[in-house]
Amino acid sequence: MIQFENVGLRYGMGPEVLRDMSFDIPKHSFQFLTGPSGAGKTTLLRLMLMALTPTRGLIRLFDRDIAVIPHRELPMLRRRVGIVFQDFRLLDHMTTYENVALPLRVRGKEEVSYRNDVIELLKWVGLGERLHVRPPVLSGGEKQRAAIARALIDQPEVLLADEPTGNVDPPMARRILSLFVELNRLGTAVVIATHDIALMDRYDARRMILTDGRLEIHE
Ligand SMILES: Nc1ncnc2c1ncn2[C@@H]1O[C@H](COP(=O)(O)OP(=O)(O)OP(=O)(O)O)[C@@H](O)[C@H]1O
Repeated sequence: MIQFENVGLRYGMGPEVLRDMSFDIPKHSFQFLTGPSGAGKTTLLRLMLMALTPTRGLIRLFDRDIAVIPHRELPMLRRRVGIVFQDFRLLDHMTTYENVALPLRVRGKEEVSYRNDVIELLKWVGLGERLHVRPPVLSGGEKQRAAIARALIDQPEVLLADEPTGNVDPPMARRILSLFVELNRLGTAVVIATHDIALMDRYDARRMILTDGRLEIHE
């Protein structure tokens, strides 16, 4: 689903932040991406999302070499990837409901076709009472759950989540994780970047560990 072959990345003229990355994110798989702060987790997720171009090596997304994908096809491919950003990136002038519905609206879907799905999903992440408020009045954990709902609403084939439990207490972190596990059971491949060792220890999942720009994988 996502393949890296000898990928390296440097920002500008700086040192190589990631070196010799070779790995595969298989269909339906579930993995944690971990490593110390500054190890390159966000950078690696941005490469997977095609938000960054590698300095060297080959990246394939859905069996396509990303270096030669025509520009006009990028939005369609990106739509198959759900992403939860570390800083949420919700739109402050829209309600929670509108933020989550946005990917579907952008695709030209009629509201009657998705209204119930959006409400159901928001209830599922515990935001059933917060549908009509705007992000500035949501707590950090609520924003995080709204961002997760937005990433899930279009049923992505792969979900990339950057510290999705960074702003919530341990019970909510476990709830969010069980949401990802359920999503994975339904077929979505999941990659979760996290520092939270206690949370990872609760799951017998693959671990991708970044240290000093190199990757080690524990199956
Ligand atoms: N836009 C940028 N320009 C230059 N250097 C950058 C840029 N973004 C990240 N870096 C550097 O790349 C390295 C990896 O950063 P990255 O944010 O990917 O790490 P991380 O593992 O996600 O960290 P954290 O756990 O703190 O979020 C760091 O040394 C960082 O300073």
